[in-house]
Amino acid sequence: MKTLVLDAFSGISGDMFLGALFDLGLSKTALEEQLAKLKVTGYQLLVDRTSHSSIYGTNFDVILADHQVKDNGITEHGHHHGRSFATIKQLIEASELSDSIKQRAVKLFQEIAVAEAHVHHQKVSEVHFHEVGAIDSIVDLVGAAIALDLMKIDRIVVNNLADGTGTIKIAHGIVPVPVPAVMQLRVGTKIPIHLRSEVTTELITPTGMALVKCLASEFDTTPSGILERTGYGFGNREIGSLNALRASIYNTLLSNQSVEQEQDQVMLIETNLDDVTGEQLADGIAGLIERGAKDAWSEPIMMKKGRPAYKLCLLADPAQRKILVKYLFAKTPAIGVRYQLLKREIMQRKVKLIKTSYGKLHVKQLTYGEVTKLSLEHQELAKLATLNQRPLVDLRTEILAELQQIKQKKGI
Ligand SMILES: O=C([S-])c1cc(C(=O)S)c[n+]([C@@H]2O[C@H](COP(=O)(O)O)[C@@H](O)[C@H]2O)c1
Ligand code: NI
Repeated sequence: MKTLVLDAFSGISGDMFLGALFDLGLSKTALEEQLAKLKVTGYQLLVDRTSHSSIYGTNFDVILADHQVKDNGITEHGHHHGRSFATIKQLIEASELSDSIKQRAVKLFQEIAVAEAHVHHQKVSEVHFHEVGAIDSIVDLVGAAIALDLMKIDRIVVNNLADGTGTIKIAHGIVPVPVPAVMQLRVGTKIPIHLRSEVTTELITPTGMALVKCLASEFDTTPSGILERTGYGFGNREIGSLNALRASIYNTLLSNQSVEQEQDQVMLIETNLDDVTGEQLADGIAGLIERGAKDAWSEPIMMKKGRPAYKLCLLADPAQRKILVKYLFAKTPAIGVRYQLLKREIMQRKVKLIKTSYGKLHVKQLTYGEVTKLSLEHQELAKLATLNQRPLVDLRTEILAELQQIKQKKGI
């Protein structure tokens, strides 16, 4: 499970987002190959690793060709006057990008279109993107959807989201900061934004706000797991302090990597719910696991007054108790929880990335005295089963057999 944490202390724009992902190792060639599926030409990606305030990070920009830009037979001369939301949606949907990338990219444009339609009193399908519709915005938004897919990001958390204050001049004239499209994108959300009074310019662009609104599942929290990498995507405006989006990747699969002791302590947290819906229960369990619970499940119970109900249970590192209890109170009807510290006997565990003839996957080697066994990650196995077009059960048996051979020949 990979969580991308965006530390947006100087806001966010499309360029800052991609710059930060390049700084984390996103491949320019892989992004270009995917973007080529849009059949839009006349631009180049500028990815420049450089320093600001002695901090190294990446400047990202989309450089447009001066005279002619062609996409799907449409030719523009000199200036890039934009397109309607309907045209951009068509362009994305007609491409050979994967369905999940298309859906994410269209959703991002749609959010901006809905906000712009409201601000300018237009129909959504007729929203004519000006700056937003230029090629660089298509590259920023579709590029963001592609990049998250390439980097296999499962979850995004946004921390310290900040905007400036004052006014700026845009194509519409002089507008207040946060700019009208950003304010409209915030409507109906509780996304926390801190306004920096000492910065009298725009820090969050409509593209940046759409990325936050559509992609972030949580705000102002630090995920459990190992911090694998951190990087910076620079902003263009001079703001008197570091103008960068910091992006970090936390890996919760790797956090389980090595367990050397055979006993430890684990916290069991439980709550009885007689008014929870099936959807809330399933989402709650998934959310607890995403936030670092070692396991989470529900048990059918009978409560007072003959009420059929559920007990929602989870096991977690005791240090995670506050975060997980807060989540239970926020996302389920729970108004009280019980917890107890339990002793556990556990198998010692080593996780290694192993190359098999079906592809690479993480293998857990488990030992307890003389007892040993291997365990595979179900999600990785499911992906390999799809890739190799093999039934999952058969693939598990075949991979385990191959791993035994590798173990006998050279050890794992
Ligand atoms: O082009 C339009 S309609 C536009 C609207 C607004 C409103 O807030 S309304 C703001 N802007 C400004 O354009 C630049 C580029 O924004 P991107 O999201 O395309 O990076 C930025 O300064 C916006 O505030 C444009
Ligand atoms: Ni506008």
